[in-house]
Amino acid sequence: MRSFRDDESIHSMQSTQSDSQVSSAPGEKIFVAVRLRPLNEKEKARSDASDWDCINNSTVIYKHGLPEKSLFPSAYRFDRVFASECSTKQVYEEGPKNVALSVVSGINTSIFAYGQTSSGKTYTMRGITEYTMADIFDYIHEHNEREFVVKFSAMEIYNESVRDLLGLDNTPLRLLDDPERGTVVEKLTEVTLRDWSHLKDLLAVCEAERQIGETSLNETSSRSHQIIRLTVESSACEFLGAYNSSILAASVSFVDLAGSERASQTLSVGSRLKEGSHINRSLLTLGTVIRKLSKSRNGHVPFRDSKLTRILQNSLGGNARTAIILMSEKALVKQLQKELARLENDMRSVASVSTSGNSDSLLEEKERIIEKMSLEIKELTKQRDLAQSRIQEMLQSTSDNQVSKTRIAANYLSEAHEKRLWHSENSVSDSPEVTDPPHLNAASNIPYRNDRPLRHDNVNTFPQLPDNSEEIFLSDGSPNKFMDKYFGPDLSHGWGEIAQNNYESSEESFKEVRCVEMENDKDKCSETSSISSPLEGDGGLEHVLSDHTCEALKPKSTDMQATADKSSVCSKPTILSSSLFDTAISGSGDINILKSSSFKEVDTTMSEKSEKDVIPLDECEKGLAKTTKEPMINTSGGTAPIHDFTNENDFVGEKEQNTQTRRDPNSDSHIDGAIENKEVLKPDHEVIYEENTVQDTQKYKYEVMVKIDDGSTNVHSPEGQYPDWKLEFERQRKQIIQLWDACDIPLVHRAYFFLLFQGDQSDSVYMEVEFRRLSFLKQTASRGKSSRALKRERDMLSRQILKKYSTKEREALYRKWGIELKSKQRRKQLSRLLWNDTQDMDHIKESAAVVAKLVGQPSQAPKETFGLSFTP
Ligand SMILES: Nc1ncnc2c1ncn2[C@@H]1O[C@H](COP(=O)(O)OP(=O)(O)OP(=O)(O)O)[C@@H](O)[C@H]1O
Repeated sequence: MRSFRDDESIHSMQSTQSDSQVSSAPGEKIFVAVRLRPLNEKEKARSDASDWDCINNSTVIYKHGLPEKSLFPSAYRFDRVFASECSTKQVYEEGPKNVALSVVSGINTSIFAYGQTSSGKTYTMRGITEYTMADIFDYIHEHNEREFVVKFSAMEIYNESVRDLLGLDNTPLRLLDDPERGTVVEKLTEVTLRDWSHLKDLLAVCEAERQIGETSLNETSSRSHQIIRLTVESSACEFLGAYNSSILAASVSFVDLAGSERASQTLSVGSRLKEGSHINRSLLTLGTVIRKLSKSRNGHVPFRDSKLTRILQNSLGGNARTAIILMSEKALVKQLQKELARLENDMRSVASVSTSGNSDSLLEEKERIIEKMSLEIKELTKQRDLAQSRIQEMLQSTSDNQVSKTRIAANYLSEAHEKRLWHSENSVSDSPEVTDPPHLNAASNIPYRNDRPLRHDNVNTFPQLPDNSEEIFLSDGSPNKFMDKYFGPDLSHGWGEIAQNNYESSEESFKEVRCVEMENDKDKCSETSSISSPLEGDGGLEHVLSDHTCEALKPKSTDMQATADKSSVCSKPTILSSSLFDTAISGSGDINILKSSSFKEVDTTMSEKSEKDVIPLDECEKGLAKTTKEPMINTSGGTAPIHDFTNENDFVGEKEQNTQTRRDPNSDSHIDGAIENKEVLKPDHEVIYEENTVQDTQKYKYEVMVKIDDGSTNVHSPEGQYPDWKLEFERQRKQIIQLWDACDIPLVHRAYFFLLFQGDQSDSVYMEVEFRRLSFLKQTASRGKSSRALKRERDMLSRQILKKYSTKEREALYRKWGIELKSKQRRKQLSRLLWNDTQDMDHIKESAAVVAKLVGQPSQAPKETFGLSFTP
């Protein structure tokens, strides 16, 4: 209401009002009066006598005296006291009248009646309301230079719920915080008063509607706080309708508080007891608020601690004026005395607790917790910022990437030639050199990289969703952001960085690598070490190469020597970087990366002769150990890399397998044939490498062969095409789908990945990274946590169904998914069905489409966010 007032006019009117009419104590905002009720018939019949006497207009004394040592005084002074013979009219005139009539001057006011049950609050307040209204009507009548509107509303607060006494139903009303008007009661009925009889009718309705109950002290005790509010709006007639006319508005609240008696006094039980506790609590808050308002203008006033004070905040705080009428009868005094004694006791015990050492330690403990939480918040903020900047970088780099990659690859290739990186034509080795293929081994190397932050915690955990994740999920149009935030960094994060780091490292390595003849174990190891030397200081790759690789190689190098004698071998480890891989795919270089199963001879030799270096299956399955073989790539013919996904058990770890060659049923025969027939192969330059590293109990076995083809010879197919990339792609995708299921990968991620990668040849790197990440996750992630996250994601998706599908579409959807149209929780049922059959590609396609529809279009997610980002 205050917001409607013109501030200047308020001030001027206020001062006029204060000078002439307002209370006898100018400046005092709270007026407190006491009214003594006359003895009622019952009390007279019992020959009760009043305990109090008014000795003058402002002092009451306790008639029977108190023991000398009593803490309580026997005389009390108020703004005004009214003896039992005073009429309500007199009480009004000499008491709250001035306060009440401030409303016509634009000042919010409130008048409270406080006292024990049956002390006469309702009786007094009814009279005061009527007298006030009569005076307001008179005032309006006398001031015809202004146009007035008086509105009437009434509510009660019963058990802390607000009810409209003029409303049609009993629905509790909500309190809303309006920036301009403060707390407002939503949907409260407000009636414009017509005349006197209208007012009487409304008061009668309120009386009839109010909650009453029988207590031991009052047969019709009011069990709620009642607030009758009159709002007076006025504007000067001469400005009526003018653009700059201002409306003066204020309200006066007549608050008939519920009985202040204590539960024990009214022998309360059950609902009466509950009422009593609500009443007492809100009265306590009111007391605190009034005390704080009367003491100082500054400091916190706990208006919000109860609905009563919240609703009355405008009528109590600020420039508002208040009159309180304390209703008195003899029981009240005893009650007050007891209350005071109790409060004093409470205060004493609080004081003693606060000085005890126990509270000190509690305080310390709390401070410690706060400090810890602050640190955690800081740390989390840091992590979030870091993640965000990574996303930025990655997206930034995406646009330049293709060009850069091509250029780098071209540079790299020419450099490689110059430095005789590649072996001569007949150097297809039976004894492949072993080294660490950085990008491909990026994931598996993670735990080694003790000089860098470990990434595995980023890739294998799914953080718990916050409670509000749904809103963020729903409000944020970008699925990537959502996934980044709530399901941890996507594969491109962290992995991308590792790939980037490794790319940089490997680029250096390439420069240093020389092709040498492998003479013996020692040489090999020393050569290997020498490769790593340029990386000294990096610590990561160096560590892998010098320590693990050499150690791992020792036992088998004798065997390798034999074959090395027969044929020249590229004894230098060649590091195949992601960028090279990627470039190969993009077709800028004449590279064939030969699938290692082609080199089964090599592999078998290795496996047989160096058994202890080969990871037994059970060990593989226990830890991170993994045997993979690189695919064959022939970019000269525009083919894509093919990953050997043949053995699904390698991913899902269900069955036993040997760590030797896994055959691709589609390609092995072809490749085997190619390998066996070296005449056909005739690679110009070929690099073979294999890595066997031991990482605590987790081991890897890895091999890749790289061939640089002059383009004239195609090792894979005479047509220059890989026989069936599409088929290979489908097989890879199926396995990824199974891994998604095994790792409880978020459905949003699956859907986007599925929809974005449709078999384009350039997708192969992404496929591979996804596969590796999932294999890693499969072995390390905590299933329980991620499956809970998945369940929550399904729930969130189910809630989106209503928004994204029309009723008709929904019905069609349910039918399609075999959900009974009349069954319960259809949306949830549907969300549970999504992605639940990893074998059925039609089902997967449908699931991806539904998820994409629920969260937005996949075009919003650039492919790069799923794969590696190579920034030079
Ligand atoms: N000043 C008075 N003169 C004559 N009768 C009175 C006076 N005050 C109260 N009464 C009578 O005392 C009885 C109790 O009064 P009332 O209902 O107003 O008490 P109350 O404080 O509102 O009680 P509760 O809190 O239980 O609602 C009523 O019958 C009322 O008419």
